[in-house]
Amino acid sequence: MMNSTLTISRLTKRFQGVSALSEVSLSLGPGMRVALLGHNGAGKSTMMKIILGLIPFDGGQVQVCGAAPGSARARAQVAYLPENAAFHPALTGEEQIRHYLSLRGESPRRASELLERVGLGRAAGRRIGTYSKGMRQRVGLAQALIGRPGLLVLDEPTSGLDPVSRRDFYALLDGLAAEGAAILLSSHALTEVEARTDRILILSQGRLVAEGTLSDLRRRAALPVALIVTPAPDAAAALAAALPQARQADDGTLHLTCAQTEKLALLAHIATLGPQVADLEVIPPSLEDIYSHFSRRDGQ
Ligand SMILES: Nc1ncnc2c1ncn2[C@@H]1O[C@H](COP(=O)(O)OP(=O)(O)OP(=O)(O)O)[C@@H](O)[C@H]1O
Repeated sequence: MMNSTLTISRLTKRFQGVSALSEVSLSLGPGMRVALLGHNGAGKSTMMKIILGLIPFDGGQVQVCGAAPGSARARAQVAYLPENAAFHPALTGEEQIRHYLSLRGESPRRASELLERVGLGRAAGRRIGTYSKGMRQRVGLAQALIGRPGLLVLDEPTSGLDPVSRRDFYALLDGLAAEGAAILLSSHALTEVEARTDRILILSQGRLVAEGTLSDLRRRAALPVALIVTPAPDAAAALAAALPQARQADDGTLHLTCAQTEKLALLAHIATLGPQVADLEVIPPSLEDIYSHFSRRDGQ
């Protein structure tokens, strides 16, 4: 495919007869942020290892920046951040990044600029042993940025980070994507990828069972929409009678569900109840609901 940073076509991988990936196809263009979701054992790490050229595959094709995975050309373009990036605790952030720059044949002087970029400018002179987990992940990201990679492969990059560190981390990724880097990240934190990625891929038992934007997946899953209606003071009984299908919660609100296709008709009906309604909330299916819909295991 033209202008594709990563192209995977009908990729198959078996481990001693166990099928880890079956006929997986996908493509990632420059600047795309893609989340790879799946249960434990779904095949996410296997796919990342194949993209990085660390393990061979049995069938299909993989092109990384136009080259074979693991080739010198592909390696020069791909950066990888493992889930728990480990560094020498006695080195400072600056020393560690200078070291990696020298290994890659680049000027160690770029270390400060890279650390500044990931928000570690002020901590650059401190030993990594004193860094928080979020700061260590940033050192990992600074390392991944060496050589301006076209593709970033991030294995659960935000696991163990607090909400503010997560937000900062995604803001950094947004900046990199805006500069043209394609980003493939795996995550179990569904609600955060919901807002921070362009496309979602769901792997289940080695098969790509869903792919698209969240609204694509939402439409395809066709899960029910929930509505919460708050009665006006003294109107609870009348409202409950007008909405017999609703369940009354302990706080007095009325909870309803309906198919996507019936939503507008139900809203129109509630609108006719006028002053009996104090408030109305429409809650679309969450990414968790959509994820479980697509990744149901056999027999569940
Ligand atoms: N080296 C190996 N030898 C044998 N089987 C393997 C090997 N590596 C992975 N597998 C199997 O391949 C399947 C996919 O594993 P993989 O590690 O890719 O899943 P994952 O989606 O990354 O899971 P997790 O979320 O737990 O990291 C699993 O059934 C796993 O047991």
